[in-house]
Amino acid sequence: MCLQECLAREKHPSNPNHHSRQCTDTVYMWKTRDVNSSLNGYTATRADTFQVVLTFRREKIHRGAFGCSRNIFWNKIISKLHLQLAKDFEKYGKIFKERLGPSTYMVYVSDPEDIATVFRKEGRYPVRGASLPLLDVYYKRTGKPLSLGMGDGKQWHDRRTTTQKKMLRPQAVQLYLSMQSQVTDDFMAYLQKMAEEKTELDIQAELVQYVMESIGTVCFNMRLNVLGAQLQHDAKERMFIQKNEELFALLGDYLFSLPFFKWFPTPLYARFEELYSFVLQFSADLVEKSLAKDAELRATEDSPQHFITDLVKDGESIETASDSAAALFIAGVESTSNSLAFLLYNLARNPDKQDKLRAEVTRVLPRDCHMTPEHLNRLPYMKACVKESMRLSFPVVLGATRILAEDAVLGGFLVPKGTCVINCNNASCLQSEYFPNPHAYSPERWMKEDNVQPHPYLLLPFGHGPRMCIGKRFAEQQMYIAISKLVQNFTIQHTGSEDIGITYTIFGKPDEPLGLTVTPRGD
Ligand code: HEM
Repeated sequence: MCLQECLAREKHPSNPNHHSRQCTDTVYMWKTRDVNSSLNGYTATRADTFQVVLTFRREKIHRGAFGCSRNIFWNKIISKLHLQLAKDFEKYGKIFKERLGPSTYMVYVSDPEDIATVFRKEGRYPVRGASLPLLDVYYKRTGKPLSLGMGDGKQWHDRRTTTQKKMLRPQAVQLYLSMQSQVTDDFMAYLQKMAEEKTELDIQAELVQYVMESIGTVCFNMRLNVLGAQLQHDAKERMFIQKNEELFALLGDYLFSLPFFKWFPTPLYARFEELYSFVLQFSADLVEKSLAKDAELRATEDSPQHFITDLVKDGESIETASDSAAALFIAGVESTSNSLAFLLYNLARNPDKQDKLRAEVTRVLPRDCHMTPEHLNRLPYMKACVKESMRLSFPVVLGATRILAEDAVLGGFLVPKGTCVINCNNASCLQSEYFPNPHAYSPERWMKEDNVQPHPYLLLPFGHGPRMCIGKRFAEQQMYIAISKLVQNFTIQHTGSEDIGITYTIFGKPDEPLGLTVTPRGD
């Protein structure tokens, strides 16, 4: 029985059909310890039920017109949703439910044991539940085949299977290490040159171009030549960066909004379609160039490594493989560049940690040497620095969401299958119960020598399980190389305002310019 039906009965206990079986169903929403006592006669009071936790603000909004007026304000709420969630957890405890529509609820959890349970109950083909409605409508309207990471069930699974072999297996990702290292070395040389010329740089903007170059090199096996380029206003590359950023902002804004655009093409939808068509076309042009270059290379080389043609060799059609490369490029740039920016910021604000990291890198990685898998294996503090930055500046607005494939006991409540549960790692990551002094940047928390290791389900910036982020290893590898080389060659300093917050679209980004400088090291 679905949650909506349970709730309908809960609302109408006088319903003549409301006999013991229905009671059993109804108590789904009751604390499990109350189940037996409430079975015979539905005795528990409402106060005993699954915490009723709508704040006045929420109550008012949720119970507004059609019971879902909160959706109208979603785009106002999302940017600081993490702060609201933190308050909610403080007020209601580690689990609460929230009305999404007239009879639809979402459940929010922050206890790592509950988060682990949700992943155990996600089923073979996990469904996120919080889809991206603008994208859904786009694909429905255009009739195009769904892109990588979209759709559900076997269709999603089949689409993802081949691609993830090239992306999630550590050995597969290591093949791209030398490409990413080369781009990183070029970035270092560029920063050095700019410093010598005393040119002031907007480090955040440079990071976006660097990540774009690096992910582009992996996806298309060719240089995009955006690294350090002075991009004119009307340069396509610059437009890609701007439009891609706006695209993700719109996707976030309309995650749970009232989807008027489903019924008629609103101006918002028109804007979305314009942005998405642009970034798709930009990526498709790169695919075309990449394939032409690959054909040339194949005439002279035995089997050059090439992301798209390698996927084709593994059984994907050329259209699907090309779409995968484009989708990864689009998803990868915005997400990784923001996480990297926060990592630099956190290290700049904590010079002692930066020095400690530098000492480790200096011990392991000779100055003019490309990063290898062996180097990466010997840099535990560097990995801890990355983790800790993602804890402090959680990179996505909602942790992984899942529709329960089975009933699950969460926080002592029996929550029925079919319920959308939001794993709020962004809240659990900042709770003092799990992380003493939670607002301090302390990579040592993640070091093995520290006796108490955090619960493994507390920090899941890339989600978890079969539906986890397909680009996780790429993104991590990207950040590992970048930060190692940066601290080895530069001192990163923070000159901006004291406490920079995070603002969310789909991804988190600094809510004001970070104010970072990098100064070459003489040693
Ligand atoms: C710091 C960088 C990144 C973060 C924090 C991040 C985070 C996430 C999260 C939380 C999910 C949902 C996972 C789940 O539901 O369990 C996801 C999905 C996804 N990510 Fe990432 N991501 C990052 C980088 C990348 C990169 C570099 C790529 C591509 C190269 C990428 C491609 C995707 C795709 C295609 C999906 C959908 C997967 C599916 O549903 O099958 N991401 N990402």
